[in-house]
Amino acid sequence: MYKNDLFLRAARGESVERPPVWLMRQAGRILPQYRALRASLSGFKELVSTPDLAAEVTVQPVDELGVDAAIIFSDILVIPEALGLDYTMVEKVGPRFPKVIQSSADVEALRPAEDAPNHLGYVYDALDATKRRLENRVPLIGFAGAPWTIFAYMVEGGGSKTFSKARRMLYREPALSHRLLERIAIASAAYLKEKVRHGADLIQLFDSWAGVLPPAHYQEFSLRYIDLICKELDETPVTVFAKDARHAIPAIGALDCQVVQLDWIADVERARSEVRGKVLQGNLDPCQLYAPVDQITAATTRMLDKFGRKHIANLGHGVYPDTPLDGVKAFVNAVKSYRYDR
Ligand SMILES: Cc1c2[nH]c(c1CCC(=O)O)Cc1[nH]c(c(CCC(=O)O)c1C)Cc1[nH]c(c(CCC(=O)O)c1C)Cc1[nH]c(c(C)c1CCC(=O)O)C2
Repeated sequence: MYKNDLFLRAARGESVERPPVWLMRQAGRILPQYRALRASLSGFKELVSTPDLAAEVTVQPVDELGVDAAIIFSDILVIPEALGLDYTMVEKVGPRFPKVIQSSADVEALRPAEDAPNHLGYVYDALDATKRRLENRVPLIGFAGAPWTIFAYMVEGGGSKTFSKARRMLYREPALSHRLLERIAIASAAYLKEKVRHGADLIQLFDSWAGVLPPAHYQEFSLRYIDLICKELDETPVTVFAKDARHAIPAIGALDCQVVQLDWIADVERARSEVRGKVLQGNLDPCQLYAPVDQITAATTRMLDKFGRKHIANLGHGVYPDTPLDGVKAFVNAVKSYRYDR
């Protein structure tokens, strides 16, 4: 079905000749084509909500870098927006929610979970347009934030070092917290199923703020809802990324998911022993790509040796926007010239 299906074969745990490679945040400011298009627009949200432009940007890294998968250009924050909580993307600051969730009345005022996915037609249109432009060259990844990370933005109102307002709610209003998390999870599962119907081949769940929760809270307020989404997506492979939550790796390994993404702090050998039979994705330090090209090549090869088979090459978090393009290409090319049977 695809001219290059290495990524999907590897995600299914099949034997492949080399690991596939892509980068989280590959569609973005590292590419001059992206910066040029972005500069001609009113802002990030215009790009996200215009299907043809989102598709163009999604395909740019496939053309420019030769990665083995595309990831749909969008954002995790489209879910709170579809639930009725608008955000603005402030240049050099990040997302801001003018209204936040503080009470039971705020939760009840949101759109019903079942209705939210109907407000995301522009994402499905972007997937359709991307599939046309890709012409079956590589598979397409769909994604969403994990419910806890979305909850954190909806309660906190933006980024935060501690997410103390969001965590406070878990202690003060556990039942209300569960109601909101459940609403996010049900909306996200329906949204992701629709993405699959529009051609997403694999779904990645980003739990970017997993690391602020103590283990017991992670179990109760995050994993439970990731599990719900994985079960809803039964036939589709899922990748779970719980950033900065190394305690959670064994539990994620036990979920109904196929791939576990590791951050750059995670120890590969330890993760291997904790996650049996699953595919691991990651985990080069994004800052490694600021090094000279020969060092990037050597470090990438060392990483691939360490992971061995059942691995999808990636960074340990999204590529930083000011990473030199030559560094990104050195990483991709080092993976593409690697062979397991050397
Ligand atoms: C936490 C989170 C967000 N968004 C996302 C996460 C989870 C991954 C992670 O932990 O980084 C996920 C995301 N956001 C974006 C993608 C696109 C696909 C890809 O290439 O990976 C993906 C997968 C585009 C984007 N999302 C955003 C940009 C930059 C906007 C611009 O071009 O001006 C892009 C390309 C904006 C965004 N979106 C978000 C923040 C905090 C910011 C501001 C910080 C920043 O600028 O990077 C929320």
